[in-house]
This record gives sequence, structure tokens and C-alpha cells, in this order.
Amino acid sequence: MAPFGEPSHLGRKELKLVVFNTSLTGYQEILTDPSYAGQFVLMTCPHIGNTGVNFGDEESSQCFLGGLVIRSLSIGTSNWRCVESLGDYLTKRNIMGIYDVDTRAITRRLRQDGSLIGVLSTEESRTDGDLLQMSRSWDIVGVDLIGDVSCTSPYEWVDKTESDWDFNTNKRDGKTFNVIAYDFGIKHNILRRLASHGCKITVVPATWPASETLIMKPDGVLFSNGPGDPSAVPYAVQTVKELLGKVPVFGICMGHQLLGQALGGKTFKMKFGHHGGNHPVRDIRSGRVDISAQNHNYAVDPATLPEGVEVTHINLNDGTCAGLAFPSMKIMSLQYHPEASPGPHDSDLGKQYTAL
Ligand SMILES: NC(=O)CC[C@H](N)C(=O)O
Repeated sequence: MAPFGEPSHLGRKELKLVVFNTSLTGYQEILTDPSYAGQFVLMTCPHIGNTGVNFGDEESSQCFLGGLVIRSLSIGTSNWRCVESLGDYLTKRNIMGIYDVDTRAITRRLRQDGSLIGVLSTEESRTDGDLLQMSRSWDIVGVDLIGDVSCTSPYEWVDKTESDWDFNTNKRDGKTFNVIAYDFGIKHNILRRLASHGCKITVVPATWPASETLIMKPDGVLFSNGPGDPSAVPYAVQTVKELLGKVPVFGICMGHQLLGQALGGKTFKMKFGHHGGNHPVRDIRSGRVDISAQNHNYAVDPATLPEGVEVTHINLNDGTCAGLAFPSMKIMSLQYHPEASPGPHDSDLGKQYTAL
């Protein structure tokens, strides 16, 4: 096994939840997705790094994940957008990476036993016993990870999807909707897709009071994706509760889980979660199946939801809840990523929020 970008990693160790991601492309978007904070991401695709890294595919300004685990690191890069190799990129951001790992064996173990806490260390004197001991000293359950990834003050977002990449030509005309987006670790493509569909967006920190949001008189509020255990952030659930029924709301991933809790439901930790760009999801109302991008370790237990809340989408791999709606209160949410990035465009965001 070999580390990437060794010098800056000397004396480093990280303890994180190990998850496997089945996306074939999009490692840069995965590296910069703030929802991966607290995790090592193991790519099941065996060959990573061949397109290098570019300026346009960042999903946030930083890499928040603990490290990248791969089978084989491409020895060269070949892409017209490439500005840097993957190894150099990780070294500059002081993110640990390791290659020549039997990723297939680890994935089989995680599927069998469930996600596990792993240790990545450059301290060669550590024995296997030390590493095992360390792995038992940390857990992702019950830890507030959104505090570290949220913005600290409100800002306006204006960037749309670049015209070269915008696949959705079926745009809505008319009124500009003012949207307040709660940043629990928001991915840029959620903001780009909303802007492309004609929204004026104000991004606010995770701790932004509901009363301030209501003063801003938004047409809708978005609760974003974000890392970690939704039960560890009761302040965010409280904010969601205070907004329900007063303004149309839409939740994505962590936002969906917080909405589930705010409605009185419970969330639970899944065996090994869903991470990848190939998850089939059925919209129960239309029967339509979308192939979707997913990244989550927790899910809403539909049996705990009160009457009136509809399960609108299910994940066809394991039957878990993939979307909720409460039409009379103008609430809808998705457990997966309609904005994709990386992933298929079947569930483009515009289609979802205009239904509100
Ligand atoms: N992408 C996300 O928002 C992740 C949601 C949640 N924190 C989980 O891991 O289940």
C-alpha cells in the first residue's frame, strides 16, 4: 500500500467511518462534498485520478472528508480541463490518500458487517493492536459535524450551471422565487441548479434563527445536505420545526432527515449506507424510476411518521424511504441528490421544487 503526497502527511493519523462509493466518475465532486466529513471514502471503481482535477468541479471550497482509499492511482492525467494531478491536489489540501489497497475485499467486509471505523496513520511505529485500540476510541454516532462545515454568515449565491453543461432546457418562466438555503454543508450544485431555474438565493448558516428567516419573507426554504448524525443536531431540528407550515420547505438528504425528525419521525443508522451514482428510486405517485446520486448513512423510519406525511419515493435496492411530502403544509424532501454532481440527471432539482 502506498500513501499519496507523503511529505505533508508525516505524523498524521485520522479516525473516520469507512464508506464505499460506487460512482464510476466524479471523484473531485466526492472529495469536495461536505457531507463526507467524518468519513474515509473508498472508491469501488478500481482506477482513479485519470482525469486529474479541474477548477469547475468543486462542490465546496474545501475537502472535509478524512481521506481517500483507492485500488489504483492513475500514473498520468489526460483531460482538457485538468489543472492538477489528484495526488498534488490532495497534498496541497493536506488530505490523506492511500492506493494499492484491496478495495474489493474491504467493500465485501463493509457490506457484510456494516460500515466500520477505520484508522489511517503515517506513524509506522504503531502496532496493529494500537490501531485497533484507536479505532474503538471514536464514533460518528451522536457527533455534530455540521458545525464545522456550515458557513458563518449569510451570503447571496448567483452562479448558474454553465451553459455548456446545462442539460435542462425546459425552464420555468415568470416570477423569481426568493429562496433561503440553510447551509448544513451545502453542495454548490444545489445552488447552481436553483439559480439556473430562476431562484434568487440567500445562503444562511446552520444556526440562523427561524425568526430571522421569516422576517426575510422567502417564497421557500431549502434545508441542505450535510454530514453526520441528524439526531446530534437538535438545534437544526428545532429551526425546521419553527418554519413548518409557515413557508414552503424542501429538504435534501440531511435536510430530509431533519424534516423527518421535525415532523415527529425518527432516523436510524443504516448498515453501510448509500454512496454512489447508480441507485434506482421509484416515485410512488407516478411510478417513474430515476437512477439517482446518493450519499447517506442515516435514513428516516417511515413507520414513525405521523398521519398525513406521505412517503413519495423509495430506494429500490433496499426499500428504504427516499422522499417525503406533506402537501397541506407545502413540505417535500428527498433522501438522495436531485442536483447530482456527480451522478445522473434524471431527478433534476427544478422538476422537484416547482411541484411545491
Ligand atoms: N449527504 C447528506 O446530506 C448526508 C446525510 C446524513 N448526514 C447521512 O450521512 O445520512
